[in-house]
Amino acid sequence: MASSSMATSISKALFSDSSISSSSPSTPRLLPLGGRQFHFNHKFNPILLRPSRSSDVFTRTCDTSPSFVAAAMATTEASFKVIDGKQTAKEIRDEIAEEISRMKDGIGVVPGLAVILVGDRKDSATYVRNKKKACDSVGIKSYEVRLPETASEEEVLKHIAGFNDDPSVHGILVQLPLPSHMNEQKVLNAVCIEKDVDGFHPLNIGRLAMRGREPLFVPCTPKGCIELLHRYGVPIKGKRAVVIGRSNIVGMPAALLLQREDATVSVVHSRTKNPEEITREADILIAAVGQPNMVRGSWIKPGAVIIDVGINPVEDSESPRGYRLVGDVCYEEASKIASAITPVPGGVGPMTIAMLLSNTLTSAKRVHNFK
Ligand SMILES: NC(=O)C1=CN([C@@H]2O[C@H](COP(=O)(O)OP(=O)(O)OC[C@H]3O[C@@H](n4cnc5c(N)ncnc54)[C@H](OP(=O)(O)O)[C@@H]3O)[C@@H](O)[C@H]2O)C=CC1
Ligand SMILES: Nc1nc(=O)c2c([nH]1)NC[C@@H]1CN(c3ccc(C(=O)N[C@@H](CCC(=O)O)C(=O)O)cc3)C=[N+]21
Repeated sequence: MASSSMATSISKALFSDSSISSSSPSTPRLLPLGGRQFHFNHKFNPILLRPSRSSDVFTRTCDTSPSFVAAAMATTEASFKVIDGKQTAKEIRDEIAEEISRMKDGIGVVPGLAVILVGDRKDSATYVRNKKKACDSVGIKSYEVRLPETASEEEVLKHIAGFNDDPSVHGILVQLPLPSHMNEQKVLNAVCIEKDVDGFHPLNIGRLAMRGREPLFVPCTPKGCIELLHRYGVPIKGKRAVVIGRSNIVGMPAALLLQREDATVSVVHSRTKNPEEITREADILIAAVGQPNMVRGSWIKPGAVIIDVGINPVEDSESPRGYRLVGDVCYEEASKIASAITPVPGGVGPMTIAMLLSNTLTSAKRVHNFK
């Protein structure tokens, strides 16, 4: 943070109990607007993540085409900004660590997060490891349950019930996807809503969708996307926003959040006709599809702000592991047309984890009535 007084005011805004903003003018915002403006960071250091199966590795690339280059003249390299999720997430973790030590000193309580991992998907194991590391870095106590792929649904439900009853656990996360023999809905419904730090419980999602209602938690990835827009001073009110993807965990809640911020929102999905045309209307684009480099330069309105949620492994013989991660947006093309974009990796991913820590802290503060 630039100064400790700024840090204090931001933590107050970030950790206030109204954890989401709404269209009501009297409701506090999730985040301060216009705090820090755009970054100029072209020295991004990519991090590799091993995919779970080699069949998960895509081969699609996006080479710059001549027709696109003409359109690219609208935005010069110099005016393009990288929205640095890795750095922003670090700043948020510092703010969270400060709040946690204030709470520990004040009432002797340390927030606790329980993570349940079923099966041996390598990517899930990596995310869970990263979550644990992040918890350690801010002073959240983490509890972990690892079950084999063959575990029964009852076993998972039993662990959830145990964590629901454990007062030292303030947040419960069941890593998705679950093995196919489990009923995901039933498992997610079992997490008590006061500990639903993923924000996946239908009650929390339902409240997110309703005007004048407040969820206890907002799903971490969409919350991280909006947080980035706020922290980079991107105005949302009255803007045209397009979300590509409508999944329960990213696309749908992202569209709801943008709407609560008074954007005019369109949702593009696999049955949408003319996705390119609709996407080109976006002042703000959130892409959460799972298709490497699907959004090309020609899909982008000059000057648009792009949040790329996609994390897709693609073959890359030059990288030591034979693949690298790319987003749903062709970064190279977008960087010549958009005004700002999140990189992959180092964009939304680290923000997802930072928001999980934030939700866990909010939960502990709420249950102990700690202001
Ligand atoms: N950075 C982070 O923290 C996170 C990143 N991710 C990444 O985000 C991406 C999306 O994840 P998730 O939402 O879980 O994925 P899902 O597969 O659950 O959803 C994908 C969505 O994209 C839509 N879609 C698929 N193909 C097309 C297409 N060709 N054109 C238009 N829409 C399409 C689908 O439409 P339909 O509904 O019609 O099927 C669906 O709504 C993935 O790459 C994932 O790895 C996910 C979570 C967190
Ligand atoms: N219950 C549940 N909640 C989730 O939030 C959830 C989930 N299940 N299942 C899987 C998806 C995916 N997800 C990511 C989190 C962090 C990165 C992340 O940190 N990515 C790094 C790269 C990898 C790394 O640095 O390790 C980056 O983009 O820079 C990515 C993806 C959360 N998800």
